[in-house]
Amino acid sequence: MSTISLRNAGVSVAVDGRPDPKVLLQDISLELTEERIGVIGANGSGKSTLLRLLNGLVAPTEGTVTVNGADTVRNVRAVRQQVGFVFTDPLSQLVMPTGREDVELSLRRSVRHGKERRDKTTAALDRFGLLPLADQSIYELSGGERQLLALASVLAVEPGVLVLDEPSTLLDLRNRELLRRTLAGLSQQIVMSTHDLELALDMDRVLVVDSGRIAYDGGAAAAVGHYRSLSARSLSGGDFR
Ligand SMILES: Nc1ncnc2c1ncn2[C@@H]1O[C@H](COP(=O)(O)OP(=O)(O)OP(=O)(O)O)[C@@H](O)[C@H]1O
Repeated sequence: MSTISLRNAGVSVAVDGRPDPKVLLQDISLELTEERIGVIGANGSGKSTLLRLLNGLVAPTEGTVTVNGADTVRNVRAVRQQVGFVFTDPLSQLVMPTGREDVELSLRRSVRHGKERRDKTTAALDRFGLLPLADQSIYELSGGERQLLALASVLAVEPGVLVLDEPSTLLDLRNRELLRRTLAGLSQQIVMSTHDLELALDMDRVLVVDSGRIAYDGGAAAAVGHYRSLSARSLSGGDFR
């Protein structure tokens, strides 16, 4: 397994009209070595920002983040080769007109030989039942089909670490189960944010993010319990009055 290390990592951004920077994450120190790591927490708590730190999509403004020793700022290329990132919104990621072309583009660096690349593309699409849709415009696919395609495209290059930002939001029951089984069968280390607490319960370790901090870090059942009580407290504290 890979080792992802965050040392006193924080992210702050300047926001128009605010005198001080907005703090999105603060003082995060973690050593991520488990196979299956979940990230849960309320809307806007900082989950996506935390995931984006892991492959250098967001640079820490405090502290450091490394993947197997490679710094996500100084050595972003080495980090990106190891860490595949699947966005919540597949259209942020799919850049080619069709699924087949998108997967082939993903493979262009790692598989030089044309026939081998085409075969690998077919296998990657077939894994998610996407072959019948391979040559259709990505804009004609349903949201769930696009979400599976984005995952297929990232998985095709077999990254050592797979970071998934809410991968099941658009999926129906059948495809959610397909995703669940596929994730269970992967050899990759997985770091996944989700609002789907059943998916979170499949993880070996779960981080609960609250207002930019790690509020809980431990086993899945206890982490989900902690998150539920945080949410209940926030409701009874009248946050929405
Ligand atoms: N570039 C940015 N500039 C200003 N604020 C930002 C920026 N990126 C994120 N934020 C804010 O940081 C906070 C955390 O956002 P983030 O997307 O990490 O939350 P999240 O936990 O993934 O939320 P959700 O569950 O709704 O997807 C939010 O309040 C968001 O508006």
